[in-house]
Amino acid sequence: MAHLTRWGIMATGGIAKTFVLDLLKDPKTRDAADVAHQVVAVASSSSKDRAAQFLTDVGIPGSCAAYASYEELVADPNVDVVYIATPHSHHYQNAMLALEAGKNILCEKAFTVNVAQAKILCETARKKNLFLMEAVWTRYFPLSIQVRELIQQGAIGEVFRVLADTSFGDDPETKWGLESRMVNLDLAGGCLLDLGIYSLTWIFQTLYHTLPRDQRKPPTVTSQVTPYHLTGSDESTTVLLGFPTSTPNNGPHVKQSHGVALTSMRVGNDPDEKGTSGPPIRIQGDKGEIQVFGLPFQPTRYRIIPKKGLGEVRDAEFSFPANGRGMYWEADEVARCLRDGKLESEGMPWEESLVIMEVMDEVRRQGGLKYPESIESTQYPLQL
Ligand SMILES: NC(=O)C1=CN([C@@H]2O[C@H](COP(=O)(O)OP(=O)(O)OC[C@H]3O[C@@H](n4cnc5c(N)ncnc54)[C@H](OP(=O)(O)O)[C@@H]3O)[C@@H](O)[C@H]2O)C=CC1
Ligand SMILES: O=C1OC[C@@H](O)[C@H](O)[C@H]1O
Repeated sequence: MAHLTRWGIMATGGIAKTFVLDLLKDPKTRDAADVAHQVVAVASSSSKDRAAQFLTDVGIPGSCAAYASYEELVADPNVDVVYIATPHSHHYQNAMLALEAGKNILCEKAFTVNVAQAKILCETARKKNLFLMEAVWTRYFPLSIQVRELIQQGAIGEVFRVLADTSFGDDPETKWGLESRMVNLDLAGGCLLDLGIYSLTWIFQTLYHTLPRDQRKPPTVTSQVTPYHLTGSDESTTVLLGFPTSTPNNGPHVKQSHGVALTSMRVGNDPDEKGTSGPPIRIQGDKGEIQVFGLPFQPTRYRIIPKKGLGEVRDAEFSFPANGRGMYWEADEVARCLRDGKLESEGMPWEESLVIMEVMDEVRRQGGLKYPESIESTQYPLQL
C-alpha cells in the first residue's frame, strides 16, 4: 500500500504554489506507486484570507485547513511534515518554530543564511528525532541520479573539472528593483544564495557526493563578488573550488579537481534562451565529458562525449510526467524517508548542506557581503 504523507505548507508565495501543484499530481504517473501525498494545511503570515485564496487558486481537493499564522500550522496534529517556502532570511526562525513543535521539515534552499544557523537546525532535528532536509530538488531528478551513477561507474574516467553556470541576464534594476526578495539584503537576497547554490549543487553532486563518505573533503574557496549597486546584495558571483582527490595510492603525486561555479543576475548563461551558448554544466573527466542542458535547476537532457576513440556520443532526454515541474521527486524522497524512519536524506545529507553553507559563508567573507545582524543571528526566537 502507498505510504501517505500529510503536508503542511508554510507561506503562500510563488514556489509554495508550484510545489503544491506538483504534490497534487498522481504519483503513479511517475512510477511512484509506493507513496501518496495530501496537503492538509496551508498557512499565511499575512492573513487567513490569503491562505484560503491559495487553496482556491491551487485547487486542493478535500478538506485542508487555512491558517493565519505559522504557529497554528505547526500546532496542527494532522501535519506530518512542514514545507517551508519563505525567503532565505526566515528559514532559520521558521524551521526552529516547526522543530520545537515536533514537526518534520522540508526547507527551501538556501537552507539558512549561514552555517551557524544550519548547524543548530541539524542538531535540533537530531535531538528531537525529526526529519530535516534542504529542498535542493534538482538532486532528485532522474537525470541527476543518472549523471551521478555514470560518474561512479567511471563513464568519463576520473572527474577533474566541473563548470556550472546559473545566470539570468536580466536588467536587475528593472526586473528586481530595490524590494524584491531577489535583491533585498533584509531577506538575504542576491544571486549566490538564490541561484549560485545550483551551480554549487552541480559541483558538489559530481565532485563530492559521488565519493564514498569517508573520502569527501571540503574544498578550498576563492571567489569574486560584485555587489548590486542599489541594495548591496550580490548581482554576480564567481567561485573557484579546489577538491583534494584523496585516493590513498596517490603517493607524492597530488591531484585536485576544480569546480567553477558562476552565477549572475546581469549576464545570462543562455542569453537568447535557445541554448545557443551551449551547456550550462560541463563535467570533465580524463576519459570524456558529460554536458547537461536546460535550466541548471531544472535540466532536461545530458550528453556524454567519450574521449576520441573511446566510444560514441550519446544523448539522454528527460520528460516531466503529468506536466509537472519536477518538484515531486524530492517530495517522494521525503515521503520515503518518513516511512523508513530516517532523519535525513542520502541525496542531500546534513553534512553536505553544512559544507555548502560553509562555502557560501567563505565567499561572502571574501567579498565583504554581510546581511543584517538580525537575520545572521542564531538567537531563537529573535528578540527584535
Ligand atoms: N526550488 C525552486 O525552484 C525555487 C525555490 N525558491 C525558494 O523558495 C523560497 C521562497 O521563494 P518564492 O516563493 O519565490 O518567494 P515569494 O516572495 O514568492 O514568497 C515568499 C512567501 O514567504 C512569506 N513570507 C513570510 N515572511 C515574509 C517576508 N518578510 N517577506 C516576504 N515574504 C514573506 C509570504 O507568504 P505568506 O504571506 O503567505 O506568509 C510570501 O508569499 C526561497 O527560499 C527561494 O530561494 C524560489 C523559487 C524557486
Ligand atoms: O530556486 C530557484 O529556482 C528558480 C529561480 O527562478 C528562482 O529565482 C530560484 O529561487
